[in-house]
Amino acid sequence: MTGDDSAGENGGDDAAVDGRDDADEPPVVLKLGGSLITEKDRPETLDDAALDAACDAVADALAAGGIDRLVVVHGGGSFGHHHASERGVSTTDGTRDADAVAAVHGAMKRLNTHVLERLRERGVPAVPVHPLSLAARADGADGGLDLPLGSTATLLGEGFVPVLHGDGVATAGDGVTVVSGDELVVELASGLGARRVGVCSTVPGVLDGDGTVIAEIDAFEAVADTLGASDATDVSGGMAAKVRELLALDAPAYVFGADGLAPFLRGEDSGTRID
Ligand SMILES: Nc1ncnc2c1ncn2[C@@H]1O[C@H](COP(=O)(O)OP(=O)(O)OP(=O)(O)O)[C@@H](O)[C@H]1O
Ligand SMILES: C=C(C)CCOP(=O)(O)O
Repeated sequence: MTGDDSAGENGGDDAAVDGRDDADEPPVVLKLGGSLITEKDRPETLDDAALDAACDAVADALAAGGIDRLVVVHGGGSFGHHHASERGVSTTDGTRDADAVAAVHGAMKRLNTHVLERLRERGVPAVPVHPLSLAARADGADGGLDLPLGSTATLLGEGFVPVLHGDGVATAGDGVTVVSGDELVVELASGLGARRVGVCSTVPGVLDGDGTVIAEIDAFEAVADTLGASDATDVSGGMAAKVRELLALDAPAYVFGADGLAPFLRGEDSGTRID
């Protein structure tokens, strides 16, 4: 995975981890949006071409040696969101029905298994980290997210690529709510001291009112109207929340589409820079 011990040499089932000597290298955190890697309108359906292209880009970047440590997060797309909405579970509405929790978590684990397999096929030493088993909202659905990072940090130190995903999360007073991949990205980036953060989705960046990609955002007020003006309320709220949270990070963050993934992983500016 480093320049000398390329993950690209570890093909097929032989994805392996080499000795590490860069214990303090800050990681790159990358989110693969659920709307990118799945067909959002068809329950539990992958977008095979998009997922393959994204995994190719990750494998190529690790093999090229520009990134020593990488954490991947993926969203729910037509896996988690489908089951969550069927059961009435969201980031704010919890459930105490164990079958509902199993349905949402099970779907996310199936998607996670697909992502892991495709990364490992390309020699990326990807391993799962399931947030339901780790995280909590100890102060209820309106409170913050507590995400212990010991396992992710240790896996990184041992040369793995941890792959987390949107999931169910234990929530005091509300049973189990949904934790989004975006929330996980923010916790991981701040807790691990990420050097760069990338959010890869179906849009080429944060768009202004004319549909043009905004090159750089350094204050929420400057784009609040644009984000608020987007058509679907929940989705525009999602992009607004993404931007607001990414602005709060120390590390530069980028929002980009499929074509922006390879440039981002090469260390170039890509899509919209949020800093
Ligand atoms: N100003 C904006 N610029 C760009 N996208 C916007 C804007 N306002 C709203 N959006 C919407 O935000 C979406 C991207 O965020 P969304 O959270 O839906 O994607 P994702 O992270 O790929 O999916 P998932 O939540 O399943 O992981 C775009 O598809 C677009 O419809
Ligand atoms: C719906 C579930 C379980 C995951 C949501 O994660 P997101 O797609 O990143 O918002």
